[in-house]
Amino acid sequence: MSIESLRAQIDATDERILDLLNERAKLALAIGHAKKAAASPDRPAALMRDPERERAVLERLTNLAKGDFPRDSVRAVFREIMSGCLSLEQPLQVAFLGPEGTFTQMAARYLFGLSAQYREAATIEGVFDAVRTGAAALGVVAIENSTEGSVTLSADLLIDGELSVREELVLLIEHALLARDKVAFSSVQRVYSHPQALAQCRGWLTKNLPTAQLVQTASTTAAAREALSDPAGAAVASPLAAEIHGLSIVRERIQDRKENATRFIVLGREDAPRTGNDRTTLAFSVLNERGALRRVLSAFEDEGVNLSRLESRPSQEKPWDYVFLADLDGHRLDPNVQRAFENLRAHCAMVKILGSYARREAIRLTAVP
Ligand SMILES: O=C(O)C(=O)C[C@]1(C(=O)O)C=C[C@@H](O)C=C1
Repeated sequence: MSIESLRAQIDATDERILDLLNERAKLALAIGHAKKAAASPDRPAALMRDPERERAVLERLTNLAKGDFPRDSVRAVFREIMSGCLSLEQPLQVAFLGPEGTFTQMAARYLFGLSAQYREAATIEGVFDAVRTGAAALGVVAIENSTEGSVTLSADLLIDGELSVREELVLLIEHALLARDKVAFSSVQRVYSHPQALAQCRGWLTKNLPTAQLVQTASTTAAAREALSDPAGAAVASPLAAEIHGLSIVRERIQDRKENATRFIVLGREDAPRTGNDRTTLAFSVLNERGALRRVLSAFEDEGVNLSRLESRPSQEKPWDYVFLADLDGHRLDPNVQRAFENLRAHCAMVKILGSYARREAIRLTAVP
């Protein structure tokens, strides 16, 4: 068959897809109206978005994807379809820690698609403030990195604030070497990046660019900007930064530890319903007496609740007082978790549940979302 006639068939197929998209948009709009009608003053339809439904739709369709169309692309396409459908009714406002091109933006785009309205915040406090004041419905910040540990500012603002963790996303972070053109290594004299990104690629840089000067920048995005104006410069940043700044990817996956993951959380004004495979984040402070922490840990153990993370943060109220930040497997509405909390309260000066949300596996982004 000729290319012309194959293209004619593609055109006809595209038109059918478009018709189906319009049909789908009408259905999504009808759901939006039904949600508005069901809203009450104490439960405003602030979040028309239903992350659990989106997740179920994406999971169902990627499992169904057995044809020639790539599975990852099925997810990406339907992510955008839902993002577009949602924006018809009420564009979702999402705050994220900028600048553009950072891994946080990649996480946000993966979760919410291109039709969400993104508000770039200059600081982690800015993200929390945007959600607290209602300027954004949701906010995305990093909470921990598998190499560097906790993002302490996010942890402290979460402990002391009134926002909840609504979702999590663990991204396997991959760094790339970016430059203005696909330059030869020998012509790179300076490599720009954020100190953490440089540290995560130190071995690779020493081996492949032993004579290049390493120049620290405030963010990987700032590094990309430097590389753009320096013909003998390159940046360590995400592939997304290459797209945003019009840089070429000289080499992908240059981080020394292949399993370098960052965990992001989505902040909201309420947490998520139970799915059966959930995680709960909480803060507590123990009484200053012998065995207090052990009794707290027993409260979880007695109910068969697994703690997946426990770290202590200095209390904001009194020097040398500590608050523990913990993640546990289960939802705050699970009966054993509820019993563990009751027990916990008997042994703690303070217990604060910071949100229950669906657990997610770590993912590697194979394409810029
Ligand atoms: O099912 C819903 O609740 C919808 O609003 C429809 C829809 C979709 O496009 O499939 C859109 C937004 C929601 O976040 C989830 C799903």
